[in-house]
Amino acid sequence: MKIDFSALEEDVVNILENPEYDNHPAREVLGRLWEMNLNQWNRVERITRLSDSYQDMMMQREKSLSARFDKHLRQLEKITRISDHYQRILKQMNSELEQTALMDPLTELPNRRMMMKRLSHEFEPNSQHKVYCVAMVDVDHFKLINDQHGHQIGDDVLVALGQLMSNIVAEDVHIGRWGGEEFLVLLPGKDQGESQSLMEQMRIAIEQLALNFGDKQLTTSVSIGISQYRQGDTVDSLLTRADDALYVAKSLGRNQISLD
Ligand SMILES: Nc1nc2c(ncn2[C@@H]2O[C@H](COP(=O)(O)OP(=O)(O)OP(=O)(O)O)[C@@H](O)[C@H]2O)c(=O)[nH]1
Repeated sequence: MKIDFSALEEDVVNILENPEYDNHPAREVLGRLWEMNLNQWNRVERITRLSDSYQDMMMQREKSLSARFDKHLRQLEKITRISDHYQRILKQMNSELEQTALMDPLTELPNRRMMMKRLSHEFEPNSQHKVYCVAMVDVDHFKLINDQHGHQIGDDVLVALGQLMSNIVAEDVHIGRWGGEEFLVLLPGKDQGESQSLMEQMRIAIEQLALNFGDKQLTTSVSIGISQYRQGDTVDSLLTRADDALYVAKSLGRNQISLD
């Protein structure tokens, strides 16, 4: 059965306030029960208030914790984005730096370091080429070009020769600037005969090249020393023999090829 507490309370209050029951023996007991009931309700209310404010406090705490967590998450995302961005820039700068370190800035050909790397690679045990030649190309009387026409024109001649040589060779032949007025040509898979005919083609093209600088026109030539890989060769010994052959070509009158 459902108890109607409001009606019950109203009944009790009516009895307690009615002077008719003032001397009734049950009135005092009812009065004390009523007092106890009120105290109980006060306690329940206090506990409820406490519990409500505790819940509020916990919710506030949760809210502020979650706001702080979100803020930290956003900061972390921002830092990650910045770090990713810097890593990309750093990677790009590294690869540009690597490129620069391996390229000759004047002719934009591979530099000596890069050519040494490529040549050393051919000396590794897993290299596929059974035959291999290198050619050392040196511009004849280059000092005279500098002396007569100036250093800038000397530079332009080196650039033009580098371009001409690169245009003549196929992709598997590598041309690099060895230093000063010297170029190195790596001829993988080519024997001395094949290398000689390719380098002869190059020598003739250079000899026939008319270089125009304003009203000045000049021609030049190159001397070339070729060496072919021999059993037991090292990078150094192969290059030294190409250098020796170049020296012979120079001493025989320049603008020619010598083999070793
Ligand atoms: N313009 C210019 N000149 C350079 C560069 N590198 C080296 N040289 C010059 O190249 C010249 C080389 O002179 P030499 O070694 O006497 O050679 P050469 O005059 O070609 O004589 P042979 O090789 O014997 O025919 C020097 O005058 C160097 O200053 C460069 O990057 N630019």
